[in-house]
Amino acid sequence: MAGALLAPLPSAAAPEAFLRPSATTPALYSFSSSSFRFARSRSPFLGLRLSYPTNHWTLRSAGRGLRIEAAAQPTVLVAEKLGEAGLALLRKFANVDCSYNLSLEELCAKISLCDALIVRSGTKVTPEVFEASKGRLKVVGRAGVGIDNVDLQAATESGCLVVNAPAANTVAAAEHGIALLVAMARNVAQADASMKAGNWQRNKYVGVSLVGKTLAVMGFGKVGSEVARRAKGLGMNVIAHDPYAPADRARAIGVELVSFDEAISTADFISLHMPLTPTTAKLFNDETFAKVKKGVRIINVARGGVIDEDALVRALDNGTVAQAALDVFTVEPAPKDSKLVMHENVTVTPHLGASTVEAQEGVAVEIAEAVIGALKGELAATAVNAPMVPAEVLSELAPYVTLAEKLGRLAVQLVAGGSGIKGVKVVYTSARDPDDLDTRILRAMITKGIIEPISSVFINIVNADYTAKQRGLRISEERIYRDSSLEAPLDSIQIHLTNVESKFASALSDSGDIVVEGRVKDGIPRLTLVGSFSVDVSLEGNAILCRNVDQPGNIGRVGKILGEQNVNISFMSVGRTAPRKQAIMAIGVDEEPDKETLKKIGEIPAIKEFVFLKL
Ligand SMILES: NC(=O)C1=CN([C@@H]2O[C@H](COP(=O)(O)OP(=O)(O)OC[C@H]3O[C@@H](n4cnc5c(N)ncnc54)[C@H](O)[C@@H]3O)[C@@H](O)[C@H]2O)C=CC1
Ligand SMILES: O=C(O)C(=O)COP(=O)(O)O
Repeated sequence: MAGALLAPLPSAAAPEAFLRPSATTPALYSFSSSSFRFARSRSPFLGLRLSYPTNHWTLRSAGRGLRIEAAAQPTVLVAEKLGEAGLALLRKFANVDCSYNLSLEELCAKISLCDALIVRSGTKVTPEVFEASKGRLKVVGRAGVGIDNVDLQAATESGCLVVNAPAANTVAAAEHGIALLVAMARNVAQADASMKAGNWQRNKYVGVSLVGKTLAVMGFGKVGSEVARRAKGLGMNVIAHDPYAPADRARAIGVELVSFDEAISTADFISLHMPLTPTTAKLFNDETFAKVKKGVRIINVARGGVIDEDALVRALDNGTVAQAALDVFTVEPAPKDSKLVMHENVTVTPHLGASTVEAQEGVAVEIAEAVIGALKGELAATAVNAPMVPAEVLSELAPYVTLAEKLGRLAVQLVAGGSGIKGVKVVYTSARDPDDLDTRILRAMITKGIIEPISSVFINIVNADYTAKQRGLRISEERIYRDSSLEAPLDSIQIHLTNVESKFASALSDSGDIVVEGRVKDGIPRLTLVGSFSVDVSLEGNAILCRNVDQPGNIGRVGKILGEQNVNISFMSVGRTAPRKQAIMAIGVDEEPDKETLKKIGEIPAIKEFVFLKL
């Protein structure tokens, strides 16, 4: 995270006033400034283009000048209470701003100075927040499971990764569900309040037994299955409804998966454990309550919005639902005059499901690691709005990721001005089984390569597919099996831009598509085909592609023109159809030749067309 650049000594009146010799190295000075911005290099996956205000500069003497080394650190805003272990990890890597209970306005005011935001369920991360971040916010970390408080669409549109901590609070939530189940059945909270009010009401608080009763677990995921396991230990008969849960996982803990209607009509207790989504919103409504077994008891540690709260009050009032135990509410904090909260047959807790010491330390570490990884440009395993790709697959694909982006960038530079790109066909040649080759990242990087040079949109793995769709860019993928080494994931990547005109006609295939192909050789991405011409060019720096008549002297003429302008040639490759016929010459150059130099190259009689490309 440290960068360096050569700069003159700042022209402040008295540099000594803010330059202090380091205690250890006399030639080392440091000073602070909040105005200096340091641009970090870009990561291939998240395409981070972060600009950090740095707090710490170090000036080192470097020859006759001074070298400013900026220890650039990202800034992480922690907007809700987070366990110390997670904060400690974050502080090692970033400037950490813990500011709790921010209003939306305060959050929006801060966010443009932050690279990451960490929240729990109490902060609404709305489209306004992403807009206010002006593209700087790269990661939102949800220190918990439910991400219904984060606007995923807005995050994706702005290329902001959302990660959560899906595992560390499972047991805490399940234990809280069981705590509510038991407390409700035996009126623990009501009896406690009554006694504290000076009463001794043994007859009023007669409860119901759990043993032999049927519990319907709605949502058989991580929390739901842990609740089921524990309820079985209490001697309950457990059934579950979850349209997406595998039956064998349920069978393994002795739970039968049933339909929604069967679950709600046979259960004595219903425990909710599904996420809040457009499909589950108000899933428990008047119609649902009309189908339940009279006197059912309901526990909700999932999300308040899954229940139509007014309908639940009605069902409690008419005895359809005997009792409810709720940890979560449609609006949180729940309004003080909420009929549901005040109902005598309702037991409530203020969203405490994940609030154990252990769970909070666990989610804090889980989210800190995910956010740090994401800020480093790694793809997080807990990404909510981007492909989750295992680390070993990522490392294997790394050179192909670079190849994919560079090929996209190159292909788009071959398009004639004014000719819009609509269709892109990507052909992967590989010896691997299609199931063994995840191309989502490659597709995203090709999209990045194609769109970024021709727009102001900043594209990364998060928003690539969305942006392509928005721009009407259709990307189709094809795999060709090639009997080659299984060691490399891919043999080649070919990009076809269909139905476009090219400013370099030789890049067009027989079918009229711009075609470029690349391969990775010794870990280095190389361009291996342009149109129907084979070349072999390292995809680095800049290149001039020329189509010329294959005859002696061309290389020398081009070399001379470039040499006269002090443009250094890094490589040269020639591909031809047949001796003395058409040839493609690819010349790598370290510097960008000026227009006059390029014009002179174009005037060489044997050169029929040429194009300058930034690789
Ligand atoms: N009260 C609290 O403090 C806590 C609440 N939670 C909430 O609990 C819920 C579950 O969390 P996890 O088990 O970790 O998530 P999970 O993703 O492991 O499980 C959710 C399950 O719900 C199922 N599901 C989705 N739509 C459904 C539908 N229409 N009907 C039935 N099942 C459906 C899914 O297939 C999945 O198996 C989440 O909403 C989460 O936010 C989680 C932790 C703490
Ligand atoms: O993880 C979840 O989904 C929770 O509901 C926990 O919420 P919290 O982090 O305690 O605000």
